[in-house]
Amino acid sequence: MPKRPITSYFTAAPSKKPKLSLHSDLPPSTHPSYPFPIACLPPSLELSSTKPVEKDNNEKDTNEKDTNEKDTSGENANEKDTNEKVPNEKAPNEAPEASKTTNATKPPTQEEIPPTAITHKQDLSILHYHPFLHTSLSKELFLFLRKQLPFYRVEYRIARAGVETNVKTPRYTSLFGVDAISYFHPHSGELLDTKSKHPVPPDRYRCSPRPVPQCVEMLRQYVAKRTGCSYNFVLINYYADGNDSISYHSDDERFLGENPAIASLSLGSRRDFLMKHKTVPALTHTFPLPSGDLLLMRSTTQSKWLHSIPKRSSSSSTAGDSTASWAGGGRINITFRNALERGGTENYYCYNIGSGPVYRWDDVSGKMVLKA
Ligand SMILES: O=C(O)CCC(=O)C(=O)O
Ligand SMILES: [Fe+2]
Repeated sequence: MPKRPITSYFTAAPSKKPKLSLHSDLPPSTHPSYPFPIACLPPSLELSSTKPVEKDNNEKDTNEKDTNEKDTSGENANEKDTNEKVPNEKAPNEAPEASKTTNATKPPTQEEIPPTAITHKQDLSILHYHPFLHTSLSKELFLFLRKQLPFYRVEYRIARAGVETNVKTPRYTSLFGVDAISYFHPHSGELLDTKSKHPVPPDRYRCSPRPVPQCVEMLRQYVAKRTGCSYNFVLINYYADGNDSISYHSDDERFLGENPAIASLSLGSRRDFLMKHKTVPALTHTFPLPSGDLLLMRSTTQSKWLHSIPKRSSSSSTAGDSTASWAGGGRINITFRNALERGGTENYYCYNIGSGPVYRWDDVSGKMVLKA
């Protein structure tokens, strides 16, 4: 099918809200573990891009901390001096990539913008791709994924100080993938053992692992290529508004191996990503992440630091954020991880899918609704 420009997918409707065409020539991805078929990426969302990155004048340069924010730590002082641009820096296990140069007379494409290395704070090693996807692509992807993916509002019980407590996850979550000891047959979707290539024993997992659907798989492959790391899990968070959050934690589970590389892509409304050192309280760092940014967390970032997305007030939520009009305060975060052991699969499906009902985005009411 010939490529169509993004604009051809919008009708000249009287409504100011653009309507995204979900048309793709490919049939939707299906699997017995999916609650409904998941559409394939429309051609307008082709990820690899030669399009120059547009500069949105309404948006502040979010590489720097919002000056309205209280900064008691002095954490961002001299960041411009200490953060380096690292064209073609190699992450662990990274495949060699052709070197790219930026033509000074032409705005760079998203693939030509080198990430910034945040390595000047003790035990912290992050590559910040600002942006990873250009704004219009991140917008289309946000609208597409919010509409097409199944989401959950997981509740679980844990013992806190010896008392059984019910925890309600304060955001929507979704998940695809399986750990390294198993894989899905690319055509039948059957779960196979990595070593023997035979079907996995039925008691290997208590959950039903889900293969990555085409629309997310395209993204997984693209992120793997640009970050030089491999990932077998895709975890998706949807923060509906400033009330949704994730509290301080680190993704340092044993099943991810030592010093895991985790890529984290932001789509939609800007939210602050807060970090603090586990044992040196004065050490903190804040990324105000706009749509299209990606953080590649590496080395001791998980073992030594915590991160969170705090709740925020609705007034602070839209200030200076031009995505507010199309994201309506919503934000999708996608993390790409590599789990080495069976325990990763059990853990991730338990906490990101759970056993509750499925939600799906509804364009009419403009919110997630329970699927009957
Ligand atoms: O939403 C984010 O940027 C962070 C999500 C996160 O930390 C996680 O899912 O483990
Ligand atoms: Fe995390």
